[in-house]
Amino acid sequence: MAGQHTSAATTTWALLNLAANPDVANEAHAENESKFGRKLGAKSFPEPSYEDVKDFVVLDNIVRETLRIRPPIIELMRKVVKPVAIPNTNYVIPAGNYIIASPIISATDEKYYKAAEDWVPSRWNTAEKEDDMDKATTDYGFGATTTSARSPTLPFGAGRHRCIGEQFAYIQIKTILYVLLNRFDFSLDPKRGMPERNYQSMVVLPEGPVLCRYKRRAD
Ligand code: HEM
Repeated sequence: MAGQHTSAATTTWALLNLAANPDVANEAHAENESKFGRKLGAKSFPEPSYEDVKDFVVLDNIVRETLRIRPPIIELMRKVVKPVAIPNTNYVIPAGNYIIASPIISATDEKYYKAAEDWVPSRWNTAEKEDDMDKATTDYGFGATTTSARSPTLPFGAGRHRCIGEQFAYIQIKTILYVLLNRFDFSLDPKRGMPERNYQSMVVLPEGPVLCRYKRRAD
């Protein structure tokens, strides 16, 4: 399941948020137009190169922000191999137990992000990204990934077993969004609005069925 359901869930949440925020979709269009030097329409958009996709800043922010408030995986499990003392308490977790970390708590905490529950991709343009504490990177042969556990946002986990697919996921999801956004304008069904989260599946999906309207863009 690694790399399928997680990427599909992230793409779905990104599209739903774009449908609810057409101004952000317009920012992506403006970036494409300035990059390719012309207005892009349903049929007339170029196939982007790998470098082009890496350079799409607005799409990058959209994926990053979607992963902040709608990380597909909200529980990271670890087996305790040595007793772990909880800082500033008398508690010690004995070896042999399992612990679960849920970074969505810090990722949606006002202590770290203003309007923390709101989907605001442009927040990643500002100093908040520069202040990101998760700077240490390691390359296990799949592209450099951050491994530190100190960032408040950890949609790909942390440490030795953190996700190896981050770079691939960004390229894949940004490419899908690029194609869909150029072909269609999306909007939410006003009667239903943004769906709630369904916590009953391992990967957190929208509570369905979800109605999202799409209209072919002009050329
Ligand atoms: C948005 C997309 C994705 C998200 C949010 C995601 C998230 C995660 C998370 C939270 C973990 C567990 C990390 C931990 O326990 O610290 C994980 C593990 C893993 N992911 Fe992903 N993932 C994504 C896409 C991918 C892709 C595209 C691939 C492969 C092409 C992939 C391959 C893996 C593998 C192999 C592991 C297990 C690593 C290990 O245990 O050493 N993931 N992922």
